[in-house]
Amino acid sequence: MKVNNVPTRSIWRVADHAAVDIIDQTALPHAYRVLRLASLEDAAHAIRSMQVRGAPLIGATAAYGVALALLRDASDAALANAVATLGGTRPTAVNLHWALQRMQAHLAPLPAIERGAAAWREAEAIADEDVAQNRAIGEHGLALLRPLAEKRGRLDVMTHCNAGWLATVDHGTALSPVYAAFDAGIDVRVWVSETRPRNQGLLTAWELQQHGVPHTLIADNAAGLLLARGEVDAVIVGADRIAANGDVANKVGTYLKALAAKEAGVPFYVAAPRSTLDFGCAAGDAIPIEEREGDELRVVNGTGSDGRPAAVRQLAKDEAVANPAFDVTPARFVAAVITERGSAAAHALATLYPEERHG
Ligand SMILES: CSC[C@@H](O)[C@@H](O)C(=O)COP(=O)(O)O
Repeated sequence: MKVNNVPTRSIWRVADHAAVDIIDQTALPHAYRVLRLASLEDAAHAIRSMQVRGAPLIGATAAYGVALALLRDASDAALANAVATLGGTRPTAVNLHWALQRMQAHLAPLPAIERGAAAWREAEAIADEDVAQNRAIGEHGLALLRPLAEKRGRLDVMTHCNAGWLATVDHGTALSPVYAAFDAGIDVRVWVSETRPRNQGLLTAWELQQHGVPHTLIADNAAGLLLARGEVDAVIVGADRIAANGDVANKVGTYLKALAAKEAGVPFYVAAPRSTLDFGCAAGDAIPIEEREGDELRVVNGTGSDGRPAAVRQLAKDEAVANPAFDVTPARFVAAVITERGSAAAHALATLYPEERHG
């Protein structure tokens, strides 16, 4: 997608350098900053600190992290260390483990001398496939959205968190059908949920604004009212992991939107590529839920009146805080999962992937 009209991905290899560049998502939307990752440690830090975030982008960054590690040392031990280090950065998005397993399976059988170049190629392939898959998700999602738009002459979509191009290598998952609808000339508007405490909704607002898509930011707590009033035609969210039974782990607050959508009779769609599907995980209660630092809730970040980054403490350090970063929406609340292969009921996702062996 574009930043200030320049085509841009969220991560890219730097020409003639053993490095990748990323957009620092901790600085957005206040500042657009590009950071260089030149080592395994840089990549692990970027994922852990959420300079990169969003399940597919976490996976792609981990793949590049393996490539950066092998440039220094391509031994079996270095490969195992890279996979273990990156695998321990964040627990919920299964794309991380999917990408690491793919890198390891591809690289381990090769002689060490060939691993460096092969790792770059495989990381690039993972990134390029993510772009193509997300574009396909956009087309399949558009097929679901178009009839809703035709019924009302416009389309009001609600989303949660950021599942746009910033959360992937490009195009996004949940926002890919929105971009496809906008580009097809549909009068689409987006309710953007703030997504406390990390406010990923601000990233969604930023990228929608860059593409010219009309949108309105809401406090998370306003979603139920808007759904009940009939001001939403469809809810579309991304996912961090979808279990074999179709239960969906996504940013905390997703479950409440699914409940409210069900009550209001509004379709609740989940958009996700193959790398987010965990056929080895039987049901949502087995998905690890990340518990993050309490200060994410106690301290609010933004800019001061001088436009410079500013942090405001709203609760003392010793006040008890619980900060689960994800929740699980049961499959029965999901109208359909939109993948690169088309849409299916959440509980029937395996039918789209017959080549996989399912337990
Ligand atoms: C296409 S991204 C889908 C999900 O990864 C997204 O909705 C989400 O929950 C991101 O969480 P984050 O904690 O910002 O990495």
